[in-house]
Amino acid sequence: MMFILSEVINSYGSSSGALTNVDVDKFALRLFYVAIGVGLAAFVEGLCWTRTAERQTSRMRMKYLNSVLKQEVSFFDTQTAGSSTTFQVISIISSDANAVQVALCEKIPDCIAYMSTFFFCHIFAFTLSWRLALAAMPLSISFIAPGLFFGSILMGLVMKGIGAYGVAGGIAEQAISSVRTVYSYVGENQTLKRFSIALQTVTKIGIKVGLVKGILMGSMGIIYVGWGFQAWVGTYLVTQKGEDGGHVFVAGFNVLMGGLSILSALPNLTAITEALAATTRILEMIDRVPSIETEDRKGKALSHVRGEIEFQDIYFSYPSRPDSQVLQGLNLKIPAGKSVGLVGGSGSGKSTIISLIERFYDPVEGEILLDGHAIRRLQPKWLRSKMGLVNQEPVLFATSIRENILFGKEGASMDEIINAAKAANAHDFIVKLPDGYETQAGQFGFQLSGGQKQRIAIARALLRDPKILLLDEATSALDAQSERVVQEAIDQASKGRTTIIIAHRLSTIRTANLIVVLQAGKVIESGSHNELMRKNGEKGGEYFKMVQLQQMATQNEAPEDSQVYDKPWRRRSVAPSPISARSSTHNTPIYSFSGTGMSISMGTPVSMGTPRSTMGTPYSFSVQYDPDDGSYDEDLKNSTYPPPSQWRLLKMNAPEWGQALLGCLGAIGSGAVQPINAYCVGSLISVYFLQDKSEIKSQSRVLTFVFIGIGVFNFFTNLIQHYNFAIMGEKLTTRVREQLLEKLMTFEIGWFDEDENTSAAICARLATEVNMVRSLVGDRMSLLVQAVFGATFAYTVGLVLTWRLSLVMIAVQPLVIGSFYARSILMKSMGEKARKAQKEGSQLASEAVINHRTITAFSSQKKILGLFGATLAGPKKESIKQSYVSGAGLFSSQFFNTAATALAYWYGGRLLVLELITPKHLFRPS
Ligand SMILES: Nc1ncnc2c1ncn2[C@@H]1O[C@H](COP(=O)(O)OP(=O)(O)OP(=O)(O)O)[C@@H](O)[C@H]1O
Repeated sequence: MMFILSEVINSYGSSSGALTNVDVDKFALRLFYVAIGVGLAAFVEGLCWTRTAERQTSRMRMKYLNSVLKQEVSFFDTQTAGSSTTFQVISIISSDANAVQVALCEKIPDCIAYMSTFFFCHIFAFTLSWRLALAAMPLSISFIAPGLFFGSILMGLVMKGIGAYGVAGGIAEQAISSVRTVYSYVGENQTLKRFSIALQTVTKIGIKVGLVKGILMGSMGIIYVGWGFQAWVGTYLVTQKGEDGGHVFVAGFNVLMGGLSILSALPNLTAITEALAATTRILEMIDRVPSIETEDRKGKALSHVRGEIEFQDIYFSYPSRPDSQVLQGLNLKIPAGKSVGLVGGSGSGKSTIISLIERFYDPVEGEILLDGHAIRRLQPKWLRSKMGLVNQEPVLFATSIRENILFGKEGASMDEIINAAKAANAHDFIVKLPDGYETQAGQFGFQLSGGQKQRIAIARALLRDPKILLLDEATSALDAQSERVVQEAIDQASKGRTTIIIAHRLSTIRTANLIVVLQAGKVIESGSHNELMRKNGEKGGEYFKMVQLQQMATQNEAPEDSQVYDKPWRRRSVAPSPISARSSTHNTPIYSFSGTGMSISMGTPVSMGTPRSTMGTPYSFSVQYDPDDGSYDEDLKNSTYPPPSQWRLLKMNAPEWGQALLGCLGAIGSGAVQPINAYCVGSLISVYFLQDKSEIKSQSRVLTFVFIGIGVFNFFTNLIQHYNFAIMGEKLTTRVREQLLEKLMTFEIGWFDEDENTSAAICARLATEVNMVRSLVGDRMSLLVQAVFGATFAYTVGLVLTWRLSLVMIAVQPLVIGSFYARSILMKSMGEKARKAQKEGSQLASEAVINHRTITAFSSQKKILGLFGATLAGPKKESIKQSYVSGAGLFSSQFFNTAATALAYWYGGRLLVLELITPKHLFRPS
């Protein structure tokens, strides 16, 4: 295209009546062919990259989740400051995987395209005028230096900002997820204060980001200085060396375009680097070998299990808290086929015993034996298949009741499922449900009662006909009525199996063959109920005291007490588990991370005009402002609350009116830079074709100084614009976040129990939606002022200089802009659909991670992966459509852009032939 353009400029510029309509048609047609070629290449690019990106990331997501679910339980206990493992896993599976997908379908192809532009531009430049190319190259490449330097500072700051918000977000997340504790200790103010302090750092960094962005954008003005330098060298070459004005000009233009394309590749490089970091995180997990591997086949699998369990001198501390010893020399023998009740104060180590039997953890010292075999030497999957675990808070997945029971035993028949349900006292109520066994548990508004869920969980445990039944406070969360039914189910289920029961209410283990009393990780008493009650010559021991205490409590405080213990969360809220507490399925958090969402709108909002798209305005370099385009959450769209008016949003930013004013002035300046530059560049071409050499010299000298002036002006306008809008945006974001959390902290507990108000959903809102508010105010204002003023200025100049050509070019603008816009709208709506479908996957993954113990206990990793794979099918289908849209969109944007250039030179040529305009008129406004 550049070759053709140089010819065009030569013939148009030097045309002194020699130009004919035939020449004009010939050039225009050539440019039109180039437009078709560019469009077709862009189509293939869009199609192929989008397809491959989707396939790769789907596979990554699957492998990642597979690996996460394979990890040992202790992996999930470790929490880094401010964010839980669940949070990390979900953010990796959604935003990291998205970053990789975006890099593959957009950034890498763009980067390759820019590189090739750089390469070819320089080849052409050297071919057309090697002297100019050589002279202009250092300066054209030198403007990459500030881009690189400030770009890396900017990236560093953005990452720091994300980290800083992570701390603030962590504070909010902790407060919201344990809102009961916060309320009960009246800790709202303290939380808000901590949140506010953490946000201050975010604000400071955000303002710095604006400042550096301004310097970065401003320093790009070196390109204008580059034009000045070229004007000087070019004049010398044209006047002293007799070079063609067109060749000299296009060579210089190419060198600058080459430099610009490298610069444009930079934001892509940072996105690619980020994607690489994301890939590293994903691969790190994929390659992580768990310390206890579920699928490990090295161990033994016993042919027959009796169910005798023995703890020999067990010392244990959780890997996440190695200093606090939970079990201290525990010795315990649980006879085969008997029921054993574990009792003891809170934190005495009861649940830990169950975790060790399940081999969620290995003891630090000592050995646990099953029928005389150390469980370390048994295959974990086989070992767990012999056990059935029922927890206090039953975990049901968002699938049918049948599928939920099937977690117990992969591939069990319907008869087996029904038998298990009958044995768990669950069959009768299941068949009465709207869809019987196919009823969805926990989704679509249908919810089961605690007792029903508990019985399904028991049915799941019984489906595998376990030799060992582990019941960890299986009835303590229930009311008296449900408890009775569940207790019956348990009594029935425990027959003929080794059953370990942890019960808060001592009455429920009264009939156990053996009762073991624990204190500080040691057995202090054991025996049957009667034996323990008669201990110390009828005076009784610890157990006796506990029974008496509980009896007294029941008599004295029956109503309140039962109320308290009927609500599992109340009891939990007093002594919150170190592990993320809320694990009920219907409250599964719906995460809505988006790549841009997490980046606190500091992503790479500034992008250079692509060389590919700059063809239409060949003599300017376009600076597009691309504010964070985080999409609205579906929930937000469905909200019945009316969208806030722009005025109300503006009012929220009112204290920063001074900054807004300054920012707008900067934006007006930035908007004016391009048209002025385009005018000067156009003038430069016509200067090259002047006949009088001294006239060329004097005019180009003036232009040189004007170009330098534009560079300096550009620096200050950008600085003023970005810095001030950053202050405005950051202050608003902080204000909204603080107010939002403050308001949230006044809501009743019930509100937090609603499905859409999970801590994760609220935190996502705090992080992403608040950013949208900022985009709606500051970013939008900055962009609008710059674009509207720039366009008005450019059109006015164009119309004044050559109204005919300008009118034609303005008329085709909607087509060029529309093709870009339509593509982005289409891609966005398809991306929205894919995101929605992906959300389902993220929801499932978050359920899986929260409930990883159940999955590990039932070795249901494969089942979860199957369900997860099914959720990826939707996005896959969408992505195939998306790839065509992307291809077609790229085609039209590239085609129309280049075709518009062809049209400009065709019509301009015709006007030249008719002598309605001079070359000067043609080049200046185009
Ligand atoms: N995953 C974990 N990581 C670190 N520490 C833990 C973990 N789980 C439990 N602990 C700690 O280990 C100790 C024993 O906990 P465990 O859950 O076994 O007690 P418990 O007797 O079952 O208590 P409760 O009746 O309150 O459930 C407690 O101090 C607890 O805080």
